[in-house]
Amino acid sequence: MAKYIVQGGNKLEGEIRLKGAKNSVLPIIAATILNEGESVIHNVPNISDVKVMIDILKYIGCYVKMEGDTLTIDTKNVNSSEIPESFVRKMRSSIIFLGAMVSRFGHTKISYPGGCEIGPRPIDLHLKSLSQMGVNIEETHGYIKCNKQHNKACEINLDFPSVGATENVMLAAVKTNGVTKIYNCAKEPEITDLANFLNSMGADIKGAGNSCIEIHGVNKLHDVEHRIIPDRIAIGTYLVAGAITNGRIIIDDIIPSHINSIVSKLRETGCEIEYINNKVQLIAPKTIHSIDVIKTLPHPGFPTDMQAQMMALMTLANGACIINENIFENRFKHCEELIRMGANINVNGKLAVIRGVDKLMGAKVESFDLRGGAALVLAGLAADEYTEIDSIHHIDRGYEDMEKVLTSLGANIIRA
Ligand SMILES: CC(=O)N[C@H]1[C@@H](OP(=O)(O)OP(=O)(O)OC[C@H]2O[C@@H](n3ccc(=O)[nH]c3=O)[C@H](O)[C@@H]2O)O[C@H](CO)[C@@H](O)[C@@H]1O
Ligand SMILES: C=C(OP(=O)(O)O)C(=O)O
Repeated sequence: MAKYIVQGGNKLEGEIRLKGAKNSVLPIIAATILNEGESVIHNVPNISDVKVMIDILKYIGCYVKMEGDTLTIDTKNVNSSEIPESFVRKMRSSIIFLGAMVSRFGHTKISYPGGCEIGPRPIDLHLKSLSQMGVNIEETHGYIKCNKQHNKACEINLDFPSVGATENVMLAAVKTNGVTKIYNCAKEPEITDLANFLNSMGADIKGAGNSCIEIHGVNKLHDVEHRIIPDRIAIGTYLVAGAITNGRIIIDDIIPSHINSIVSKLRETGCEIEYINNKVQLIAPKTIHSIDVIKTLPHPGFPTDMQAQMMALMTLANGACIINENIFENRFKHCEELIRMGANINVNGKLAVIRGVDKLMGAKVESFDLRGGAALVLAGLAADEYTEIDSIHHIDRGYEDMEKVLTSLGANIIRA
């Protein structure tokens, strides 16, 4: 299995530009099956999760072409509404096809997704909402079978503002007669991007980005062209790379309101951060100040997808930090690996206490999940000598050519 070898100690300096957001492009790719026509999507990251989505589209009969960062998908000839286990195992978020398939065909059969590296990830809210929308759901032999019984709108109150459940309801409701309302929906920027994509396709969705979304049913959709929003989590990850190496970096193509919660925490560490047009510049302090508390919350709170990377930074801060992980039950697997590198971390349930140390030591560590893996690379950039990070296929799920981006900033990192 592929690994990264990082020689720590280089200050990262320079300017980078990253591709679009993984968490936008994945539901948008699923949404392309709604219009029975062509979708052209720009700013698509070349990551393994996108490749799995493309494989699923091809499996169900779509024409797909990727040229540079532009993905063209024609869904006219889709001939299957079934997604087998092999795909869902590779990528849990393929569950987003539930809403898309129900919208296109009124029925689907998708393998049940298990938990994943960050803990159990139930889909009860997805299924409860679809069932309130008139979809009959049968769970048999590890598969979920959905059959739409009627085409009438309804009001959904989510018990938790789940990103995936909000997306599935939006997709399923696009062609439903009347106005479907989702209360307590997710407000993440990727929800707004999906709504914008669907609206450009002819849907009528209002309120995305707020806690109530209204989907006014339409009869007809058409071809669409769309650019994916910048990846706020990849941007945050590379900002931390600048901070942890006492560096100075500029990232082009950012949307300030999407990264405010990350930037405000990085400012607490003493980093000077400025927005210049659509770029962000970070100048790291000599000593990283510790942050008292980092609480992960739904947007606009601090994102769980940046928790591990901030923890890596806190291992070298000048004091103690409490991280409170409120979104996922088991998103602390990176702690043990950071401890192997000399970090001082105590985990108790949803809380991790990180006491800053003077230095980290290069070690052999394993990436167990996407962001945990990124955190280990960040720690390796600042550690003494060599860090070997195993199982980097997790990192490849969400970061395009991480080693090339870091090398362009002066890091010493190779893929082996
Ligand atoms: C592809 C994608 O966009 N992934 C993101 C999405 O995942 P995802 O859409 O899976 O995350 P959710 O917002 O649904 O999950 C948030 C919390 O709700 C719980 N829950 C969710 C659904 C459900 O039916 N029942 C239930 O209990 C989950 O277990 C978790 O504890 O949002 C997460 C939270 O911002 C991010 O970390 C992921 O990167
Ligand atoms: C948890 C993540 O993604 P996914 O929902 O695709 O597993 C992530 O992007 O950090």
